[in-house]
Amino acid sequence: MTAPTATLLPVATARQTRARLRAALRGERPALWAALAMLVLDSALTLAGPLAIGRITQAVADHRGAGALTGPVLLLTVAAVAGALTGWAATVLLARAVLTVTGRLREDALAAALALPVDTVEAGGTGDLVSRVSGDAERVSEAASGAVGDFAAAALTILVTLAGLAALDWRFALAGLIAVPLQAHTLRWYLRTSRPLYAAGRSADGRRASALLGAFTALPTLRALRLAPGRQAEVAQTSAEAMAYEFGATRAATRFYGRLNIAEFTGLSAILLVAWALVRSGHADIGAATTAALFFVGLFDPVNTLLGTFDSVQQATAALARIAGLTLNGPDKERSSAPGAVRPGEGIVVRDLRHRYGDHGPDVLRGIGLDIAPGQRLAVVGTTGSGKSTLASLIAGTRTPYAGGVTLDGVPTDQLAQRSGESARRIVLVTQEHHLFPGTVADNLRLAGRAASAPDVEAALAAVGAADWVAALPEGADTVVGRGGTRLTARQVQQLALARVLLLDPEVVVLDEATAEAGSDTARTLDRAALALTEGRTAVVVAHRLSQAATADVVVVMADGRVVERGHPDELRAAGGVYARLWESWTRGGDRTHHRG
Ligand SMILES: Nc1ncnc2c1ncn2[C@@H]1O[C@H](COP(=O)(O)OP(=O)(O)OP(=O)(O)O)[C@@H](O)[C@H]1O
Repeated sequence: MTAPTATLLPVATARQTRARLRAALRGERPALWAALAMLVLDSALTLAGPLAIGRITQAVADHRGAGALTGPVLLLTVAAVAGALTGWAATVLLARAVLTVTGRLREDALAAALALPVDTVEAGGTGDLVSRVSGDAERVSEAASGAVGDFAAAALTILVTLAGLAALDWRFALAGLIAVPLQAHTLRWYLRTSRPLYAAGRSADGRRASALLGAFTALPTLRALRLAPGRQAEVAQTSAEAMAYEFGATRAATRFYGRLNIAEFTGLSAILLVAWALVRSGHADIGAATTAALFFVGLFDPVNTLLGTFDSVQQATAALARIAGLTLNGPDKERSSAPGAVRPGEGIVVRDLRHRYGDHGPDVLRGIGLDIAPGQRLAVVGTTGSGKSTLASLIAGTRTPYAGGVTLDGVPTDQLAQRSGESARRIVLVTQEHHLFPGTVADNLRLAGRAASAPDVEAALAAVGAADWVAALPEGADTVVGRGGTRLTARQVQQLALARVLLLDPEVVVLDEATAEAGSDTARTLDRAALALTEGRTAVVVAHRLSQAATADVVVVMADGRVVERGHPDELRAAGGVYARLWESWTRGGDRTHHRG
């Protein structure tokens, strides 16, 4: 078995996992207590069977008539009916509470996954993330709906049965307890062996999912370059690792149950010996001895269930720790700027901002300082690879800086992005990577705000210059678009994305979109749409086309991860520096994308 390499998405500690579970349990405690009460009753009723059979045995031993059977048979009947009722009530109460709690855990995991910073996901691997919100969440749900109830029922049955044994004769209870040290030893051995196997197994699953997802995502390239066999080998290796852990865990479980059988044998032998001695010495009758032996045999299943559910509980705990880990934000949290005092009206402050991709990559931003006042429009220009997009994503807070920080009114923007609700939407990043979600044009816009009225949707479409073509669609804004519907052009998808942001109405918009060819109709339409979006709010625009910079309040020119010029676009043009040269070559025409390299 290959030693597992640490996954980069964090895993919660036991204490953090418990806190998460407690939070998910809110409001469900009364139902859980009621279920527990039903389980106690149910366990007590299971003792009726051995008691009745003991009485019947005694009646036969005493050569009593058939009338002696009435009592035991009545007891069996009443216990069977009552047991069915209490069992049903316990199952329903437990299921309701457990389904609610696991539902919450799943939702929280998904919300946390969607709020993860881009660089955390890139570092940890999308596959690991998918395996946490699907496989791990499934494991927790399964264990919670099966193991929790089984565990509680088994524990209570064991306690009630031991009390029953003691009520017959304390020596029966003592004989039964002989099995306990063996069982405890077996359990300790099992936990020690299987716990690391399960944790490593879940990580191996995550790596396998990562390898698979990586191969699927890169399929066209792998085919084109004939690299598929290499990736196949990687998938096969991660698969073999995951299987090796599964085998290890199964081997441990088989040995575990084998050792439990030895404990059962020892306990039952002790009970029979004690029964023989007590009956012989006249301290117990045949009926009581039969009941005691049946009580003990009745313990086999609950003991196996109790100890066996540790298995599922352990797997679920490992899975839960991985799910809870999603809310921790990992190593990036340490890097994130410390939250300072909230300073309303301060705007965006960028201080000594540095960034590198991966822990060992070169610095792509080398100490940037900027102040962007509320309502100001800042354009960022520079050659390809100078760090414009990196700066944009750090300002928007979708990435976490390697050093330094970006704050909006005193709050680090990478922390804003991880919050839910309105505060997360104070700042929005628009790139050219847009998804058209399955649904109508209006649905796609309402993703931003469910409550947006039809006139709001129309106004947003008009503002980005999309009103005409949307009106020309078969059913206007109610036309289904994207896969399975009307296909849209890249420009149209981009316009919908901009309209969506208009409905979101963020305080700050960071624009980094570069699909359009400069000078084209599309570029002009999108420039106008972007301008509409920046109207009345703070804006940072990565000017892939210099026309986007001309209307800015301030332009910063970047080169090699640094700001080399800053000022009003007209001043910079007059100053004859880098910006002026870029502007000159751009306006010479024919070479309007020159500044992008
Ligand atoms: N995800 C990434 N992983 C590793 N390196 C990256 C990543 N994204 C960008 N880089 C590198 O960081 C540097 C800055 O890239 P960035 O995209 O910020 O520049 P840019 O000025 O926006 O370029 P362009 O105009 O081509 O978009 C480049 O050297 C680039 O190769």
